Amino acid sequence: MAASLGPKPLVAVGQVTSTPDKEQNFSGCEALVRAAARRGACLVFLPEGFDYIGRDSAQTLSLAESLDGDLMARYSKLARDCGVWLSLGGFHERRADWPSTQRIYNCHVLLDPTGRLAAAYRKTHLCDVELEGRVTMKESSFTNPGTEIVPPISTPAGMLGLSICYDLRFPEISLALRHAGAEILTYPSAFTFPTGSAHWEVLLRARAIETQCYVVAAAQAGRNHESRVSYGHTLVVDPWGAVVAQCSEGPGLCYAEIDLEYLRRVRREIPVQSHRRADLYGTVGLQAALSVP
Ligand SMILES: O=C(O)CNC(=O)[C@H](CS)NC(=O)CCC(=O)C(=O)O
Repeated sequence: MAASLGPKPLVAVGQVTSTPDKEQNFSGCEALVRAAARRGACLVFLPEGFDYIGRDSAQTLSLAESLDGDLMARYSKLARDCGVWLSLGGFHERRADWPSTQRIYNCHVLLDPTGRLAAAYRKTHLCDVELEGRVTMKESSFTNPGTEIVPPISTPAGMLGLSICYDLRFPEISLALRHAGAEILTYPSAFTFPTGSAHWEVLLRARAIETQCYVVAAAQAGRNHESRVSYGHTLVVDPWGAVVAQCSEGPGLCYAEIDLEYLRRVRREIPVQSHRRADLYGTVGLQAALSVP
């Protein structure tokens, strides 16, 4: 097939340590995107909270912008300057309901190389979790849940399905995206240390094996502020479940080639999609609120 003749598309995955300082965060992310573009990546991924990680929910709310604000304008120009697609996972977004709800959305923004908004997915599973004496997260106290799954978007690397962080724990959304044609699933994240060390890689590899998709997971890493440390371990998994790229500690990039011929072979060899027993447990994901191409 023609697709196998050309060079395989290269994607870059960024790991950052966002702080409450938006200016400093933008400079760091900009440097990563420019470096990735110089290496020839067509699509660059940044993690949840790439814009900032606030010290508390009051600060998180006060720093939020809308999609037509200054920060997105700068990222749009960056995408255009570099000629790359940008997956910006977890932008703290103020929408029209801000005055009435005083809550934001956790928005995964996809920009195309002209800087246009190709898609926006708003996190549907909010992270309300309490590990006694270790971690307390109550995302729903400052965030409104998204109301829809976004159909996969065609990019030069493949059909890209958007999720965010805690969504990773729900195989239903990954199956829904797979049914809708996804070839790459992406989970920009800011995992905690205790949950990350126990669950992160296992969940990402499971999602890749179950869906036979590439899984790309850009992560926050290290100390975001006085009272918060993120797990890191940015990685890429192939459709067989192998970790094919990984970041080490601290800010940086890792790269992976996306081989859709290989993906098709894995799907041919183990055709799980056609072995499902919908008669026994329903068709998880098939009735999902998105259009199947
Ligand atoms: O709040 C922000 O500014 C950015 N968003 C986050 O950090 C979110 C919500 S608190 N974190 C997670 O979902 C962690 C999930 C996790 O660690 C797990 O599922 O184990």
